[in-house]
Amino acid sequence: MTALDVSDLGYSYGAKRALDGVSFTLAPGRFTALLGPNGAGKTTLFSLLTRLFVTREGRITVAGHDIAREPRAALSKIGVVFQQPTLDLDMSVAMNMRYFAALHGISGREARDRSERALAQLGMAERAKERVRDLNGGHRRRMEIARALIHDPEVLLLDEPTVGLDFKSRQAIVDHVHGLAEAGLTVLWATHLVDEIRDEDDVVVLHRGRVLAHDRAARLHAGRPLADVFIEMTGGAEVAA
Ligand SMILES: Nc1ncnc2c1ncn2[C@@H]1O[C@H](COP(=O)(O)OP(=O)(O)OP(=O)(O)O)[C@@H](O)[C@H]1O
Repeated sequence: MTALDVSDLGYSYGAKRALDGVSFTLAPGRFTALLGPNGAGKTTLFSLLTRLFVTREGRITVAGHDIAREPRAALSKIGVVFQQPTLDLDMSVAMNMRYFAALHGISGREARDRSERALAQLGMAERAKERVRDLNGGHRRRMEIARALIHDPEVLLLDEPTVGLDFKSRQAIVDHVHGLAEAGLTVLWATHLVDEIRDEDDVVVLHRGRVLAHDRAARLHAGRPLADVFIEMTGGAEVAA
């Protein structure tokens, strides 16, 4: 079974066509970068994948569940980290985790165990008692990723999760999330930064609402700088190295 299947998806904001005939399939346990310059349609796609938006054009299936026909079952298999942080700064890390667990109907000992496990996966176990306000930007993001894992999803969606972070914090997050994929999680990582992509990753190139390519990164760049290949593909649209 595929982890995520997107088939012929379309979406418009009034006359503005944001997504057009978008199709791709993610196999379980793969790290896939959704690479596109600003305005490519990444956030619109994430809004459809998380059912913030609905569309009549096309189909989304998560772990075999059609998101339009079985939204609860499909969404229970998805963990999501949005571009804008959504943490309560005055609660501790552990309280944030438990609050989020409660939203998924998980409480008591199970919530505590899951919280500890998820924080450990992101190298955040020793920060459980700290107030989120006292964490640096990188640790806040890692906490949000841990929080997205609390209900044990099969697919993790991250929309430009390293925006605004320094290089070291970005690298730590990129490493942790690759580790999650190696442990079996299916990851879709939206970015416009090619240095976050490894040769063994899959890449979906999105530009002006259309998929231009879907392949292993090493095959796409064929030994050339990845940034050059994307600039060529997107006709000079800006892609950061
Ligand atoms: N609410 C809206 N109304 C009209 N057009 C919109 C709206 N939101 C997005 N768009 C347009 O739809 C297209 C896709 O936008 P989207 O935000 O999905 O791209 P993106 O790849 O996430 O870009 P970014 O990296 O800048 O967030 C863009 O041309 C954008 O201007």
